[in-house]
Amino acid sequence: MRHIEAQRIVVKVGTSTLTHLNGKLNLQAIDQLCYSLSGLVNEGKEVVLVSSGAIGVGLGQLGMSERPSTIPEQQALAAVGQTQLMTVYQQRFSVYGQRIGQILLTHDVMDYPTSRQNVLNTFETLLKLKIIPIVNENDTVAVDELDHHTKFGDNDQLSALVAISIDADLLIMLSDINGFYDKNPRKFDDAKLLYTINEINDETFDKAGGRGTKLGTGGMTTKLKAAKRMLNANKTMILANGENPSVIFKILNGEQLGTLFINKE
Ligand SMILES: Nc1ncnc2c1ncn2[C@@H]1O[C@H](COP(=O)(O)OP(=O)(O)O)[C@@H](O)[C@H]1O
Ligand SMILES: N[C@@H](CCC(=O)OP(=O)(O)O)C(=O)O
Repeated sequence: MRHIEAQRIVVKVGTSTLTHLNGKLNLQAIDQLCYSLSGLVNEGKEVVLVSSGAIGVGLGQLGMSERPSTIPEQQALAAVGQTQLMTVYQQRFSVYGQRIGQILLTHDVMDYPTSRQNVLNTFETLLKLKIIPIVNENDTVAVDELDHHTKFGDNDQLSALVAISIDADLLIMLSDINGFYDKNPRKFDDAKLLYTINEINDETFDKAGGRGTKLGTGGMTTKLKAAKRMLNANKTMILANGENPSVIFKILNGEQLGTLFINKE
């Protein structure tokens, strides 16, 4: 058993958890996620959800099977998908009597002290009101140009940044895989799950491969970058399979699931 004491928790879900391979919403996973997070709030915990899926859901909405190559097309898809995603969250959370609020972020907002403080004030106020903030990158405005970097690039690192900024006790990252393996398990049958990681160095990054599905973005590399940020801030992260998001209860009950990233005492 692992002892995990966490009052303020950030949960990150990837596109691969929220959508089926055919582009349709994975309603079972979304429902279980909403049920689990509402349950945690009822237990008195403070919960923030970082949810990907805008582009993936937009693709499904418009009946497209491939992510388009141009930025404006991707941004248009995100605009469509984000509203659909929030509509579904609103519906499912309301079944459990849980209120939600949307926070869309860009890098510059978190870099600039005044806007950063405004965002943090919003988080604190929502959490005090027992509302779950649902965070995504503001994909329709985020760009990555020579002199204008507003993009986080991936929600794995965004979730770590949020967890650190609001001083969360734990980041639970839900993906389409049981945790971090010593090599990419989609390629190697003998890959072994690593239960605990205390340090992330070049050797650790060498074990990480790319994304699993065509809708995921960063693969294991961005999850390790997120974990490294967390360890540098002396914070804890767990990477686990989000196939059944109620796994969150098991994790918090101390069951040894997924990979725990934690600094040595
Ligand atoms: N060492 C590794 N351990 C686990 N998964 C790995 C590893 N290397 C590469 N991967 C891939 O990373 C994928 C998860 O990342 P990604 O597809 O971006 O998911 P998400 O949508 O949840 O962010 C896994 O499905 C797997 O194919
Ligand atoms: N902001 C993007 C998410 C990008 C992203 O990091 O996706 P994922 O690898 O599925 O967590 C979207 O909502 O589509």
